[in-house]
Amino acid sequence: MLQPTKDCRDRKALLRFQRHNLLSIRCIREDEVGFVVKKVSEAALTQSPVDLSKTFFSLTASIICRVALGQNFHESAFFIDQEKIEELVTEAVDALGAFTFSDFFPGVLGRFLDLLFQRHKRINKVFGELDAFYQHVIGDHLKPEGRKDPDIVSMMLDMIDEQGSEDSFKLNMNNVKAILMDVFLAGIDTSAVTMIWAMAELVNNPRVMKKAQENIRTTLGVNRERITEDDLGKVDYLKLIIKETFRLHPALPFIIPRETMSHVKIQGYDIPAKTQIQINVWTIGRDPERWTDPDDFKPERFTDSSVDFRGQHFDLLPFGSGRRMCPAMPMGVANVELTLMNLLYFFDWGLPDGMKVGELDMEEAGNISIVKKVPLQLVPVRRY
Ligand code: HEM
Repeated sequence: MLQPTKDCRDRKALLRFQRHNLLSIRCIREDEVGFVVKKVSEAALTQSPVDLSKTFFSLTASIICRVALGQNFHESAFFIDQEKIEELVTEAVDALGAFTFSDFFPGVLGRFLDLLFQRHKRINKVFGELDAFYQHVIGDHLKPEGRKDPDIVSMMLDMIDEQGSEDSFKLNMNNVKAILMDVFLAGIDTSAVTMIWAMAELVNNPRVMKKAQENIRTTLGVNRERITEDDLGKVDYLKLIIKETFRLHPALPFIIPRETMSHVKIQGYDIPAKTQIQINVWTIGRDPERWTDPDDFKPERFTDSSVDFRGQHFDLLPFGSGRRMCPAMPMGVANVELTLMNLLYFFDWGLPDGMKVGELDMEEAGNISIVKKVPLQLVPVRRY
């Protein structure tokens, strides 16, 4: 059975896909965000609350299923439905973040205790189901006519077909499954979680919400029918809002653990070789020694600031840093920016059930990624 791997060959294949298929990802994303606008417009007709937590998870799952598998759930049925895929991904992320003894007692003792208390039972079960899912998808792509769309699976199978016997780097079926595992586990909830927190902070901070909407509507002009990727990057205030959301709500509070290759001394502390290092970007983002009023949502703090999230400023690391930083940062940022721009241009947003500003429950939950514990329900009013 496939275990999660972190092989740099997987990473190279993903980067190759990113460079060559940005255009097709753009069409998919515009299409899927268009479906969300349509669905929210229907709710606006009856002034019904929309579960934005669910909406954003389904949106990012749809984008990933189309980009990775070529599967469009709006057009055709599949052997597994989209909700089941979302359920498997959520369970896998939870199981990966659950307590194991070997995290604290590396070596034989930890492994023995995990075996004794069956700590890996849950993870093995869900990874087994995901493995069967990937196997089925690969099988479909190997059939004649199975590779008509330029999706990630087709691209990797083409790479396998093209490789020669002399090539030093060879992709195999386990690499294909490992990349799918990476894309599904890292690509769905990270963008969704960021959008949920951004909308929650905006509705909790009406001044920022109003300024954002005015900025977007003035910049893009009135009565537009569609907001597309040509509009990305045009609204400076939205960029500040996204940065501020990354600071207060990094999707992954701890980036992927690192291991020291040799003895190092940091601020007077001796760290021996082969020590696992956990980097808590959530705490760094709220550190009062680095940020003024760290708990307040103030996008203006980034006006005229050179601090950004591309891994060079260690005060703000929502995508990590260095060789293992997120390889899909442009895709993640575009998902968030395009969706927020559409939702803030076309709709005004209110709290449901007579709830007042400041009463929204902002409690966090989760282990690997931090989600909003209570789903975000908001009432839309269509503006254009
Ligand atoms: C706003 C959206 C996103 C955020 C905040 C985010 C954040 C992160 C972070 C913090 C890491 C760990 C980096 C490190 O330890 O230095 C990571 C890794 C990764 N992300 Fe993203 N990500 C996002 C979107 C995506 C998307 C859309 C995909 C795929 C389509 C993706 C694929 C990956 C992969 C494959 C890795 C593992 C890289 C490795 O192990 O070398 N991410 N991401």
